[in-house]
Amino acid sequence: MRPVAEHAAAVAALFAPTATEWVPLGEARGRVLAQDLVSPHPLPPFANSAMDGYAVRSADLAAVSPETPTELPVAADVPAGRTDGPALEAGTAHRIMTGAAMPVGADAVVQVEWTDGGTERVRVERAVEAGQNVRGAGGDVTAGEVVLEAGTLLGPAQVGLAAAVGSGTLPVRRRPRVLVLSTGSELVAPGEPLRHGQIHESNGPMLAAAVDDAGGRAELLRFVPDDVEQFVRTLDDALAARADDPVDLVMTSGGVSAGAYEVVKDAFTGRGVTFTKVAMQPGMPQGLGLHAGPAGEVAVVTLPGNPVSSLVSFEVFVRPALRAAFGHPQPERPRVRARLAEALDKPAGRRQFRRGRIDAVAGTVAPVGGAGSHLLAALARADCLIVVDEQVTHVDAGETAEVWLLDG
Ligand SMILES: Nc1nc2c(c(=O)[nH]1)N[C@H]1C(S)=C(S)[C@@H](COP(=O)(O)OP(=O)(O)OC[C@H]3O[C@@H](n4cnc5c(N)ncnc54)[C@H](O)[C@@H]3O)O[C@H]1N2
Ligand code: MOO
Ligand SMILES: [Mg+2]
Repeated sequence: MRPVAEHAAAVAALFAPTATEWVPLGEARGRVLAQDLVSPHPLPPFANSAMDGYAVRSADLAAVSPETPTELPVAADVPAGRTDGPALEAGTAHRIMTGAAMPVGADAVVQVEWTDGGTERVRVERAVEAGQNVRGAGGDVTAGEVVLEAGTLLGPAQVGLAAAVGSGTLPVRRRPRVLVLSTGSELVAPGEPLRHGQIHESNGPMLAAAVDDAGGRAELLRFVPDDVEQFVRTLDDALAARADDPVDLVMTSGGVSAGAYEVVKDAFTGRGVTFTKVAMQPGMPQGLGLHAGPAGEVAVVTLPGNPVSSLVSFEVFVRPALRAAFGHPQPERPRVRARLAEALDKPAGRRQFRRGRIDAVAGTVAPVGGAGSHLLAALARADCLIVVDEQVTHVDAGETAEVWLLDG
């Protein structure tokens, strides 16, 4: 059987780094910046008041105290946004609001609480030092400074900073586009009634959600029965329809094992896709390669049909490769070690990915459900994968294991 790492490297090699596209700021969250972002101007762009109060010359108030207050004429009113504020004459004050530009000639702001709040004249009860309550131009960012480096993952703060330096659009790495196609004659769309022998199609919606969650762009095709001709036609029609915005990956589920109706295997064998057994559980039967579709060659990964097998295979092989393709700074799930809350047994020869729940405070992890690759409810309750190596057959409670955090 093929080692997990070897298959992971082969899946990663299917992806080319994605190109750059420009997106409006509102679509930038979760994307990776493609070029350094340089601020064309300083931040703050101009010296401004940090308080609602009165702009003054600190020297005019040197002798002021609560016992010896002074009164200054209020010569101007400077709300935030005023662009034509006059200069401050010695011995006067300007009423000023937070964020308003400091008048030329003023070097400090007396907050309104230290005054009587007057509009014609203002009584000031305390002295201020030069620079007090003034936010200097460029105190945050200087003109020409790189504020965000290429490769930065854009979260709320980064989007805010980009807006603050005046960027309405940003160059980001394109999200890999993934077509998801499930197979199985037993499948019925969720929402439709089941007959005995049928199940609802769950891999497609699950894998499409996993692609989007990883930062890719999923398109879920209508699942097909175990019919080679219908499978190939559905796939090629979908690829032809997307010829001008090519697909980065076709990801199928089901039809790759040892049975009599292995539609994916039958359709792709001898046509660029190779099928292997990987030394892992779940997720043993895997396939990958290049399909000569109507719009050119397209990368293909075929995941096993058992629901837990398909999502675990996605986690182990596709997710890190997909994220690396668009330059995500953290392609892999965070990995920690935790003490097992109960003992685990497994067969030798395959690396096991058991579903678990972690208690980060206690540093322990508890298996959720058994090893069966149909146990979707247990997967949905899990927040981590417990990784037990190929050669290990038993882990005692209290021993540590590698854990992949699925929420990270
Ligand atoms: N004789 C052998 N049988 C099996 C072997 C083997 O080595 N020899 N391997 C087992 C392992 S391990 C796995 S994993 C599965 C993989 O099978 P396939 O990829 O061919 O998947 P299917 O047979 O089509 O389906 C398996 C299972 O999953 C359900 N399924 C499939 N698609 C969906 C879907 N879209 N939504 C929900 N559930 C789905 C399907 O009904 C089956 O129960 O093969 C083992 N067998
Ligand atoms: O390897 Mo299969 O993926 O166990 O269920
Ligand atoms: Mg099937």
